[in-house]
Amino acid sequence: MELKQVILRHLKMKLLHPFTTSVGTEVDKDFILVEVKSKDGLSGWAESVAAIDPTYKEETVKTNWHIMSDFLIPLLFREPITHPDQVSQRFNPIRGNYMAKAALEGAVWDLYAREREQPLAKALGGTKSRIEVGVSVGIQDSEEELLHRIEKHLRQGYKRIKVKIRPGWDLNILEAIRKRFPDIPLMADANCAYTLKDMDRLAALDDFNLTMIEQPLGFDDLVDHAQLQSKLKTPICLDESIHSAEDVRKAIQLGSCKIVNIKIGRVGGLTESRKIHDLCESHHIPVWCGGMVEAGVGRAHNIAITTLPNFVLPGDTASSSHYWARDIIDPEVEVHDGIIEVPEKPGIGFEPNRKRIDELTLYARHFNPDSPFIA
Ligand SMILES: O=C(O)CCC(=O)c1ccccc1C(=O)O
Ligand SMILES: [Mg+2]
Repeated sequence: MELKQVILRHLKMKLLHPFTTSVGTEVDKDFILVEVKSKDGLSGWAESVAAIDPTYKEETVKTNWHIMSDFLIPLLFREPITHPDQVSQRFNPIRGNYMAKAALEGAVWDLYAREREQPLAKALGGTKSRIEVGVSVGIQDSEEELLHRIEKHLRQGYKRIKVKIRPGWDLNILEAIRKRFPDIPLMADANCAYTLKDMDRLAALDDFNLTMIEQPLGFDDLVDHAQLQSKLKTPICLDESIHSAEDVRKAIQLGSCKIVNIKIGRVGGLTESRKIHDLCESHHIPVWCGGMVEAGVGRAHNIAITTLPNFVLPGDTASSSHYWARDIIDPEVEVHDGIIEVPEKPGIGFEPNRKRIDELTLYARHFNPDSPFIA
């Protein structure tokens, strides 16, 4: 693959419903859409999951723009790429900045698959033709509103419900949910809202037959999670704490979790996601694909990685219409009875809609191999 051009676009999209977690509320989605163009005239696409503010992890739209423009894109242009696995190796001298790296690497993966006229899922070694998905329900204004939303999503057929919790919106709402829906597959995501001082409250979660509790403790912690897991029957799933297969190796060694949430952006790309998948599989640790309220291109990447065999738990990849009045891809992502049919077209299998993308673009920058880079 010889890259001719990289285009970064900053898009802003209105969410149909604000999304509230223990760290804040998202009303609009700002993100960077990456397009890489080859000399043969094909384009590969990916989204960065970095948000406008650094409340989930450190990265933001602006830090991504800087790191991509000044460091990562020049590395991409340095020499031709024969396989997308080389991209993460080439980015290795740059520390951290996982979401920025993942977005560029993902676009190269899409381009690679399109050049080979192969679905991205196949290029990654995926084996499933359909995947199961659940839905993530944010913190609501009232318990009644929460139950109403859950009921609607169950009627739509989603395979599991994930609710966001924080101190004061946890045992009370889980009790209400279990009273109304005693047997549904249910899990809770705390986004780091607790510490070991909350041990009694966290131990009480064992009463609700949850499939897992996601990231109850610190965003960079493995040690306290291990202590908590030793006291809980409910499996702990790590999200924020995991950036690499190396992190997973340490988490397994310490006993910090029994399940891993793989987000392509948080771990630096598809190549690392696959490494984590394989490591977990060899340790009989189930994985699933977490969501970052992606638009369609990011959603398509999530679908592709979820076709690997050890993605055995339903992911967060709900339908486009769950988030957006109109998504940026054609067709939009559809979910029927909690199932997505994996597209068979080349690359991500959905076409970015250039008209829609232009409407949503706040600004764009084109990079060529002879652009004036500062680094
Ligand atoms: O994509 C979705 O539907 C929501 C997924 C979600 O819960 C989430 C969204 C943004 C930031 C963090 C998280 C999380 O999983 O912790
Ligand atoms: Mg999470």
